[in-house]
Amino acid sequence: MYGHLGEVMQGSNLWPSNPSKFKQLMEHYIDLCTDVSRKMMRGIGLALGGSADEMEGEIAGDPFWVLRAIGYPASCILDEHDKADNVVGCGEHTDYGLLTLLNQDDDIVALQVRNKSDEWISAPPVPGTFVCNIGEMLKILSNGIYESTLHRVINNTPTYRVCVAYFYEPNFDAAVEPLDVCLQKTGGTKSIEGAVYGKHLVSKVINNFVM
Ligand SMILES: O=C(O)CCC(=O)C(=O)O
Ligand SMILES: [Fe+2]
Repeated sequence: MYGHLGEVMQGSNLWPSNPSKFKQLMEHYIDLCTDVSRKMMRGIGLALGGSADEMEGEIAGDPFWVLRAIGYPASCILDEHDKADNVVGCGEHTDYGLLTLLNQDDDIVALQVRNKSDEWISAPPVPGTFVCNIGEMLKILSNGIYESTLHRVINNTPTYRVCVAYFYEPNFDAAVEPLDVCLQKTGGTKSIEGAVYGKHLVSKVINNFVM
């Protein structure tokens, strides 16, 4: 569905044979991330005044997930002037799904988020924790009660940075609309257009990635 790219994204994963335990390790990590994300969504359902399984079933009973292990090359800054021009990283964007769990290198500050005053502020890694981003699908479900935070990555350090990003998404074919409980809390009017998750994902990937 949603064209060739939609089929590819729903197809089976290709795993490298080297390192030999990579697939096993990553699948275990993915299972743990899926489990913690589902639990967080249950808490969010309750926090929004709904039931714990508000986001199960048709919405995320069979959640799609994406895992990206991203490497950011070290910067080769020569002086302070070069610093401002360094564009290596990840351009500003909001994430597409429900929740993202970012597992960043402990000792490199590179992730920035846009605050309510429209300033970029750093999100320094806190060892032993994830940074959790709210995705666009959760913004729709909550009718804007939850904001999908704009963020970007600039690695201005002399060190190669790794971030393992786990994206917890709705069912691939979920038609995502504001939840009744959130409509009631926000005056009864839909403030955001709904989206079919898989279609939304395909159009984002086509527009945002060089292929
Ligand atoms: O590398 C990071 O800290 C964030 C990556 C990111 O925002 C993304 O992959 O959507
Ligand atoms: Fe992101």
